[in-house]
Formats: sequence, C-alpha cells, structure tokens
Amino acid sequence: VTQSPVCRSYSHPQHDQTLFEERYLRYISPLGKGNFGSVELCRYDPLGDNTGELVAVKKLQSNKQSNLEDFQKEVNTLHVLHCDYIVKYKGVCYSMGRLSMSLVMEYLPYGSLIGYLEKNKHNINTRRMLLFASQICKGMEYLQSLRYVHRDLAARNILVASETLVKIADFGLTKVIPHNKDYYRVTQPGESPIFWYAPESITESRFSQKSDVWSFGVVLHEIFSYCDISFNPKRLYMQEIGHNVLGTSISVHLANLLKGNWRLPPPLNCPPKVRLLCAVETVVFSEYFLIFAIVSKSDLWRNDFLIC
Ligand SMILES: N#CCCn1cc(-c2nc(Nc3ccc(C4CCNCC4)cc3)nc3c2CCN3)cn1
Repeated sequence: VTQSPVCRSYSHPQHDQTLFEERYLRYISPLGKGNFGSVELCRYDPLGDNTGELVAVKKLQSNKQSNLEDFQKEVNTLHVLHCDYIVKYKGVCYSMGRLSMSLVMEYLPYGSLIGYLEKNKHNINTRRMLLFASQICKGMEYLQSLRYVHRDLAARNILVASETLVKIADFGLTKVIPHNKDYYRVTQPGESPIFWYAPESITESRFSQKSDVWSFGVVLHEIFSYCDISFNPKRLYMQEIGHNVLGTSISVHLANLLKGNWRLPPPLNCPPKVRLLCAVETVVFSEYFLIFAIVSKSDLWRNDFLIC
C-alpha cells in the first residue's frame, strides 16, 4: 500500500541537530552550486566498509560571518520542513572546530530538472510534466502554510527523486513573512535571480507568496520548454532587452518590459490547454486545484500573472 504523501505543518520536538562526524564523511563528487555554497555527493561511512549511505552535503562557500549567519538560517529553515515535496534535512557536520559547518541532506539521484528534462525529453509526456508541476505546487503550498517565501523557485532548484517525484531544494534565500505583514522586503539584494522575479520584487525588493507564484509560472515555462537552454528565461528576456545594456540597468529594462506587458513566448509544443491556463488570471498553490486555479477568492490573486 503506498503511503499517502506527507507534508506535516508541525515539527516533532527536535533535540539537537543530527551531527555527522567529518572523519566519516567520504567525498565522492561535485553535485552543483546553490546559494552560499557548493553541494557534494558524499558517503557517510562510519564502518569504513562502503556500506554507509549516500548524502548530499552543502558546504558553506566562504567563512564570512554574514554568510555563516545566512547559512545557519538555511539550516534552521530546512530542519523544520517535513514534506514529501521538499528535500529532506539529515543533519549538520561541523569542521575546523565549529568555525565552519556543512548541511547534510538526502541525496536525490537524478539531479535537478534542468538536466533531467533535457536528457529525457523524448519520454516525458504532458501528464508527467503536470505531475511534477502539481508536486511543486504542493510543496509550495506547505511552505506558504508556514509563512515562508522561497524567493528562488526555479527549475535549477527542483530536484528529481524518481521518475514520478520531484522536490523543492535550496532554501538559501528563503524568508519568513512577519505576522503583521503579507510581504517581506529585502534590504541588501545580493546576486538576484531577477529573471524569475515578479515585477514588485524587481522594482521594490518586495517578496510574498504571490511573488513565489510568479516564479512558479516561470518554472512552468521551463518545464514545458524541457529546460532547453535556447528557451531559458534569462536568454529569452535578454534577447528582447538587447545584449548591449550594462549590468545595473538590466533590472530596469526587465521591469519596463514586464510593465509594458511583454511576456515570455509560449514554449514550443506547449499543449493548448496549458497555454490557455498559463494565461489564466491567477495561479494559486492549492492541492484542490490540481495545478492551476482559475479564479479563486484567495488573497493570492495576481491580475498581472501572464507568464506566456
Ligand atoms: N541546494 C541547492 C541547489 C544546488 N544543488 C543541489 C543539489 C543536489 N543534488 C542532488 N543530486 C544530484 C545532483 C546532480 C546530479 C548529476 C546530474 C548530471 N550531472 C552530474 C551530476 C545527480 C544527483 N541531491 C541533492 C541536492 C541537494 C539535496 N540533495 C545539487 N546542486
């Protein structure tokens, strides 16, 4: 009997964080780069006989105090998230006498959607794409139930656990919305993934559940483009903006493009029903609406949500 998917909004009383001893963490290979750190495949092998489990270890990039504080926040965030559609926290590993730390997570064998969709495009149909999209919605609905905004929802941060399961990863930019507000304003926007940003995030550094909904729309575009590099959102926007603009003003050009109602072109072979729904007035992460909600009275109304 398959267990029904689980997303628990309470977290069991956690004692201390599960500690992994550095001496048993055997490096195997690089897996990728996230916010504030690189991710490596390791085997945690205390018996030393290669029977230990494979884990994904995110190492803090630099020992700058601010990065260490942000990294600790990422660890604390992942630690309390218990959902089948969010990558699982396993523990932490301290090194250099607690001066540095690593985040130990479950290893997902198929990597991110970016490589997986492009590599398997010939045997992934619309049904499987919509299954992945609905799982991202459920993970995001769980995140929203805890008042988190992810702020970096993109196909590169969606990991493939199996042919029928994807999970949200990389909580390096995740913030909690204060109880007296419905958005989070970022003071020092670092390296920002602006091509996945909602208009208000670009112009006012304002992030909310609705801005995550916008980013989900860009992820939908990536999924239905099979994450083909030539249809990458950044490339499509830059083609429209023009490559000869200077760094700082790219976000100004992007904001004006969106304000002028220019939108990403519908992905090639995008099923008419999905294209129609992409143009829907709003999208909410809700398990009642399989993937797209048409009109809903929830406060996630986006009347500018026209990704395609
Ligand atoms: N955070 C964040 C974003 C950055 N990021 C996260 C991971 C990650 N990757 C995996 N698994 C993984 C990754 C790549 C491959 C292959 C793909 C083909 N080419 C060779 C490598 C295989 C399996 N499992 C994870 C994670 C985090 C938790 N569990 C990697 N980058």
